[in-house]
Amino acid sequence: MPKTQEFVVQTAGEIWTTDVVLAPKAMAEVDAAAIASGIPGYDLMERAGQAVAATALRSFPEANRYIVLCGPGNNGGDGYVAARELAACGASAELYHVEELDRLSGDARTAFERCHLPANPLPTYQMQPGDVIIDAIFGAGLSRDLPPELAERINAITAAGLPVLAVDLPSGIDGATGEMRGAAFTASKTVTFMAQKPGHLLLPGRDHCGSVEIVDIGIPRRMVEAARGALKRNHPGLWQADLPRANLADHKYRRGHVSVFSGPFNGTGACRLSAAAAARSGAGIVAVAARRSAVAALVPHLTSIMLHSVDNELDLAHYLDDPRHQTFVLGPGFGDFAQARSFALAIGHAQRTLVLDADGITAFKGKVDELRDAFADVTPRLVLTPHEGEFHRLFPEIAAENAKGKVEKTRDAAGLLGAIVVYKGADTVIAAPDGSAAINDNAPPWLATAGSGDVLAGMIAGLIAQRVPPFAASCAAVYLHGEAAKLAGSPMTAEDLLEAITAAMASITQD
Ligand SMILES: NC(=O)C1=CN([C@@H]2O[C@H](COP(=O)(O)OP(=O)(O)OC[C@H]3O[C@@H](n4cnc5c(N)ncnc54)[C@H](O)[C@@H]3O)[C@@H](O)[C@H]2O)[C@@H](O)CC1
Ligand SMILES: [K+]
Repeated sequence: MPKTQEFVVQTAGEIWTTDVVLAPKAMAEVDAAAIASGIPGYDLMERAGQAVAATALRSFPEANRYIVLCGPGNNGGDGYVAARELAACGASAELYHVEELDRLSGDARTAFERCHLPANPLPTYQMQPGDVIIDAIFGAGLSRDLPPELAERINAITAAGLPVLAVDLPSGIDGATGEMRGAAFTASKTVTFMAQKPGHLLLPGRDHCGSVEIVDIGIPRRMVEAARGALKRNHPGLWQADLPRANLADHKYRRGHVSVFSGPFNGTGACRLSAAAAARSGAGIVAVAARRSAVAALVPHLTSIMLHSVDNELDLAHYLDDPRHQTFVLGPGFGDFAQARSFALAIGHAQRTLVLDADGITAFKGKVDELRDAFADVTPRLVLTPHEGEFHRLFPEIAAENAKGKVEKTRDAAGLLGAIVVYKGADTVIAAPDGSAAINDNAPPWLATAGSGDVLAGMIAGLIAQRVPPFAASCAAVYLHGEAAKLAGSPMTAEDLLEAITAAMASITQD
């Protein structure tokens, strides 16, 4: 089950914004730029290793022995510094290396030479209760699957239940994608440097990190900021200023109009969840557009939400004649794929905005080009909210690119379609055609419940109707959806989630 992470920035007591996410390649470029500016690389390693030792002493004071496992690169170098510091503090620290020591070079060799503790080959390590593992085997430089004997060793330590403090990343987790390369430690805590990496936020990596501490090791922050790029951790600072403010002069049409298409007579629940979510997100008017056969099923269940009969393409054309009808949700429980396609394309050709979910996504299997052409525009007017199965169905080639992680895949899909893509999951990624992307990490496990996707689609539309730009609206809705689930608690139904939207929004907009 995904654990909730806590992020702590340690920097001489100063709190730094924590939304910078750098892929390992970008981080290596920042390291190189810092070194080129005159900061010795070894000084960075010293501060990294010292921070690891300090966290080990603070977080695992009960340890009988700190067992420091060192790899052949700079991650191992951090481990040698940490072991030396722990020993200098009077703690019991033992060193084990995974590769021949003569492979060590550069700063890592210097760190090894300055650490006068004996280093033994990893296979000689005998586990004992009271051991705390400091994992400095691989960090950002992991480039392939772990060798089988190392994978076995990691699995044995995991099975023994010894606590693990990971340096930079748990060894075996790919920092760029969050994927596991053969095996990986499951850490109670991870100490990383200057910025989070995608692997701390994306699954399964996130579940292997425990709580993450981000340590300032003396690289000028302006260099980190300059490398920040278009990938962020999703948090209110990204979109809070875009959220609508309550305005006494507002009337209902100024707060926007959302139309949600209903499914057939026996499938109206999903559209009602979306419609209610749009209303709770602040849309001024919300309507359900239903086929004639479903109207009777909807009448007893709608109060403040309006009901229109839209049976076919001609009805929809009339409906689109009203310029107030600007924002649409299509897909939840919709059923009829052919009609889903023709309705979605008509909305696109009429220059309206659409949140396409569930059946609406599946309906375009093999027909992505039609969707892209209908919504082609300078600013995106289409938001797609696929879960993993729907993503594979619509973008089979992108999904099959195993070397790419969820962020790249979502970005590729957004670029291909010219749309905002919200690739759902416990690690939802939101991406825009211009490359902007955010990784969301606040969803509690119980959010994976029936109807929760319908609620999200409605929330996105509700915010877009209030003129929140689609990328910001999608990031905000995904985050608020997670916050609402946390407020609703577990067990939770989609109705409970709806109820909690108001409080979730209030917690963000009150200041
Ligand atoms: N100046 C810097 O660049 C700094 C780097 N730091 C540390 O350095 C780390 C990155 O160092 P490196 O780039 O040397 O990378 P790593 O130390 O993560 O690993 C690279 C080494 O592991 C080998 N390797 C990769 N995957 C393997 C696999 N599956 N099986 C066996 N061997 C494998 C590579 O051939 C290479 O020798 C960071 O994670 C961080 O801990 C910190 O010391 C701060 C400063
Ligand atoms: K590590």
